[in-house]
Amino acid sequence: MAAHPGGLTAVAPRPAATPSSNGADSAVSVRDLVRSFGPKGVLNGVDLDIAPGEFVALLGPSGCGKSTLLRALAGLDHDVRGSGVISVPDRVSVVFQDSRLLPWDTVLGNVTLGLREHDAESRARRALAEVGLAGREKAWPHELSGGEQQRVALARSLVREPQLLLADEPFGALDALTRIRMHGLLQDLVAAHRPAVLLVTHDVDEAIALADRIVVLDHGRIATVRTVAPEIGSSADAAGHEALRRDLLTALGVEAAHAPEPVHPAQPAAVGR
Ligand SMILES: Nc1ncnc2c1ncn2[C@@H]1O[C@H](COP(=O)(O)OP(=O)(O)OP(=O)(O)O)[C@@H](O)[C@H]1O
Repeated sequence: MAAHPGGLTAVAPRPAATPSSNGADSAVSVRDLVRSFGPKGVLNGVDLDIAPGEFVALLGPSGCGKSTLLRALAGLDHDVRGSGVISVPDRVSVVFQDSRLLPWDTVLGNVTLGLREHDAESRARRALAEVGLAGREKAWPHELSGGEQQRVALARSLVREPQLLLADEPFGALDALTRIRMHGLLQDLVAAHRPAVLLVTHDVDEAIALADRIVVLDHGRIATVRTVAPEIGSSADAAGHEALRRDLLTALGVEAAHAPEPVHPAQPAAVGR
């Protein structure tokens, strides 16, 4: 395996995961999930399966319940009224838009936090090298850029070898160029560790570039499901990419003419990292 200049490990493109439909072989299985805040229904019967190793992006208009669904999968919604059946693997990691690093601990301390294994430190150092931060172990979070802080958050998640990675707009606060670099990094990390992934994003192009499958939440239910062929995700099929983009924008209730121009170059993963 060749190493990228940033310390990333180059890996072969992963084969497309097979989405499961019956829940039996799923990493994630959600059945008839209902959530409401007071009288307000937010999730009105969500059904979703994610296969082991599958990358699913979750799109939907602001306030439609994407984070509510992710928090339910993360077990972070104990105080919320609702019903339904959720099955997730034992090891689940969550990454948020804000890196949520502890400001009073070093980069290494943040990554090893809560790990009890005797080799925690060496594993954390390896994870930091994987995200391109070898040599920054003793830095404090405030000494890092926003992109570097998100790299630490990814290292902290992946050092636990999650079977499911939940990511809630992890790149939403980053500038366009850093975001593209982070896409490449995430693709490499996911290819190497192969967790199932649920990525919440507002960015249709991000969803197409990263996901095996895209689901759109509307009125509290999964309203649209699209599989992303590898040649569309990589933009090798530019016409297919544009057709899927328009299709998703329509599902989101946005006319393509009013949508922002894509910030992604034709092949995001090929941009120098
Ligand atoms: N703790 C809470 N108490 C009351 N209402 C809440 C709470 N959390 C979320 N909501 C409401 O539930 C709805 C769904 O919120 P959620 O954060 O899941 O949406 P979202 O699709 O992730 O939105 P965005 O894309 O803007 O982040 C919103 O109307 C929100 O105001």
